[in-house]
Amino acid sequence: MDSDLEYEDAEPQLDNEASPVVVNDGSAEEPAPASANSVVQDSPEKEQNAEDQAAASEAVEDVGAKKLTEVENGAAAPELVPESSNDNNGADETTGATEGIRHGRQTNRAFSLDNARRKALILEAEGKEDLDFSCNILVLGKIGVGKSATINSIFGEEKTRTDAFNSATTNVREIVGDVDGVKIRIIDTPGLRPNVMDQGSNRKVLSAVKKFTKKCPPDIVLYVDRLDSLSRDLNDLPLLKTITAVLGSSIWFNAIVALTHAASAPPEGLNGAPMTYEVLMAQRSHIIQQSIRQAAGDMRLMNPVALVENHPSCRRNREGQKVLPNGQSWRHQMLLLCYSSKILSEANSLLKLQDPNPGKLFGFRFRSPPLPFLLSSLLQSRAHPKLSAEQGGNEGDSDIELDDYSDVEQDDDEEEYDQLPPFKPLTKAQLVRLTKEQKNAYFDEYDYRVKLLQKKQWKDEIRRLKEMKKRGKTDLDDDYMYANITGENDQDPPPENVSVPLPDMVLPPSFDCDNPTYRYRFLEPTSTVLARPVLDAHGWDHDCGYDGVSLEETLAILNRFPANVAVQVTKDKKEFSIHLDSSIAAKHGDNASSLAGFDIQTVGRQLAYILRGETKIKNIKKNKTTGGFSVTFLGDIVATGLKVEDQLSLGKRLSLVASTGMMKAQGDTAYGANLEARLKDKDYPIGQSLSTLGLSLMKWRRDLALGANLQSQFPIGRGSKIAVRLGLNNKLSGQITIRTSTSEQVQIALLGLVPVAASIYRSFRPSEPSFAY
Ligand SMILES: Nc1nc2c(ncn2[C@@H]2O[C@H](COP(=O)(O)OP(=O)(O)OP(=O)(O)O)[C@@H](O)[C@H]2O)c(=O)[nH]1
Repeated sequence: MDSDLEYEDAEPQLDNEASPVVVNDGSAEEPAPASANSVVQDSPEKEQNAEDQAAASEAVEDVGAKKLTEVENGAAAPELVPESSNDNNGADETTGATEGIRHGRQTNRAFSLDNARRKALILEAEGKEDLDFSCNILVLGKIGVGKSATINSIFGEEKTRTDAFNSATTNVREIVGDVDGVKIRIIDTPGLRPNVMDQGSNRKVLSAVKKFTKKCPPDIVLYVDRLDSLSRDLNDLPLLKTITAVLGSSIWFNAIVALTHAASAPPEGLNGAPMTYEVLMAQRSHIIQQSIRQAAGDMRLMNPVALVENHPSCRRNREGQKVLPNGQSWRHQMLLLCYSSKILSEANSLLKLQDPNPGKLFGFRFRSPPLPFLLSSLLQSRAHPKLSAEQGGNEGDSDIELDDYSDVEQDDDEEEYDQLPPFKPLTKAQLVRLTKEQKNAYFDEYDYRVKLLQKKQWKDEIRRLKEMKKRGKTDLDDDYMYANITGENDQDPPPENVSVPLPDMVLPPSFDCDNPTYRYRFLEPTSTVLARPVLDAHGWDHDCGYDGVSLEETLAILNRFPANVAVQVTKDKKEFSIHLDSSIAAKHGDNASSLAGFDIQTVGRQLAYILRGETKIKNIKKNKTTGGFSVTFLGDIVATGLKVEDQLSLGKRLSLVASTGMMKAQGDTAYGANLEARLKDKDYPIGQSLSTLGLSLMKWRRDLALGANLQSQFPIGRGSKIAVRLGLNNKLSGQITIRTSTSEQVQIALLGLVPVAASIYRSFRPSEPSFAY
């Protein structure tokens, strides 16, 4: 291993996906699943951890070698006479080794226990100076699990009383002794109770433990439980949470789980047959480790597990040491684990790793702010909130965009619909009697007229809004009321806000009668707050899948400033996430508007608080320029970002949006740029065809992510539509999706049977090459 540890320069890899918008879940620990719209960032922490752990292992090899052998060989002094000499004492050696790692002096050497033992034998045979190594161990655990018995086993003599029926340890006490030349100080504690109701008394015990540990801080925490208790769920979580609440979550960073009764016959499993030893051990270890992770609130913790058997008639090896059913001497292994953990912890603090929790042992931390994720969210183009018609605004695109339709009045085909000859729709019975050509001609005429009517209605609406804008809403309303009263009303009444039922939820790809989507429909909301359940699309089969709720509200603050608040909260057994998006806008004359926003987002396991602001100015008729900034507070990290965006309309159909920006935190900077071109139907939104091409570029540290994304939807014939989506990135991975929907061609729906038929065929002929659908 090359131990040139430049922690600040850890180089996380950007893994790219084609995308105009670079998205990341922001977790520095858990990379987000890649999607067509995402650039996923590998965890810098993963690489860092591996490097740190390996580096620290080397420190242990050097420093711990001597003690490891003492433990392995009992107190017996080896007969070897050394050729080399080393006068360093333990502390100097620890410092030297760890300093060596820090300055990159370590050479490539594989860690091996044999090497360590050999080196330790030499050092011991020298025998000039003892290492003066000691270890303070705090023993915690439920009542009667074998804490005191384990302590007695460690010392090899009865140092503390055990009791099979009553609580044997009633107060916190210290037991000191010498184990194979190592000074061990153990803090024995009264047993804790797992019931929720007993947490008050646990708290008292733990407060006493806390007082004691202030005087004598433990190097290692031994959390004792029984291997043979058949608990499959997280029953002990209340107890573990109480321990965390009183002693702090750092108590778990140097904790080792000790499982007693390790030589007992495994109990019966759920199916009535006895479990195998390995299954039992894996199951118990997993449950306890998982509970500790939850209690500590750190899902990366992986506390080592040591097996213990205290029964006096436990099988022994030739050296007289108690052994487990697998033949291993558990006491040496457990002590080895304790000593190496302590040394590793010391090495860690000497290396001064960037660790917010000093002394943290089993999960080295390195937090790097997810700059690409923050930058991509800053670069997203945002529509400024508008006042709705009821709020005194002119509904829809009120501030600048209305002018985009300035040519509405000059359109030649404006009156086309009114000039059409009368048309009488045919009944079904009449339609049946038509020939195929007549039918086609009839439907062509019908579609043409529908399109012209929609166009006319849309233009009327635009004209009305422009009129309102010109004269002010109140004037218009007064005129309208006056006209009504005097009977001179020759205008259409302003269309009322038609309430539209909420669209149905996305249906799952295959039918499942348990899925609530098939059973419930949403009612139209009557209040201004729009509340909807959020479906988790990646849920389990037959799972309800609704783990979240989203709320949206549009407000007019002081009747002048339009504001939007949208919050989505998702919570399941394991995770909680919140996404709040709030903005308020203010107009400056006709050609500029500003927006201020406050967002809260779950990034990894932290909450990010984002303050942002931007101003949009319409500098020439078809061009809008936006300048914006954001300040993100993520734990103790503050990331600041800037962006510039330009929106340009080229004719009626083509629009371009280009944005560029940077995000900075802790001396680290990410740069990004997005370009989006949008080609609309001539009659958009009446005509539905729309194509979007997006390009994105993100540079962070030495990684460059480039993505391209093309989306296009267009109608074919009367009742069919095709949507194509294509994504590609600079690592040449991507995705193509083609979606066709039709209300006419049954034969297209039948194409869906092809994959089914193919998979049936494959199940009969497994040797045939397979195809991916
Ligand atoms: N067979 C077997 N029995 C054990 C083992 N460890 C402890 N025991 C027995 O379990 C009973 C309780 O052990 P203790 O050491 O008193 O348990 P404790 O956790 O210290 O109990 P409190 O101090 O009361 O909380 C005693 O009868 C021990 O002999 C083990 O590994 N195997």
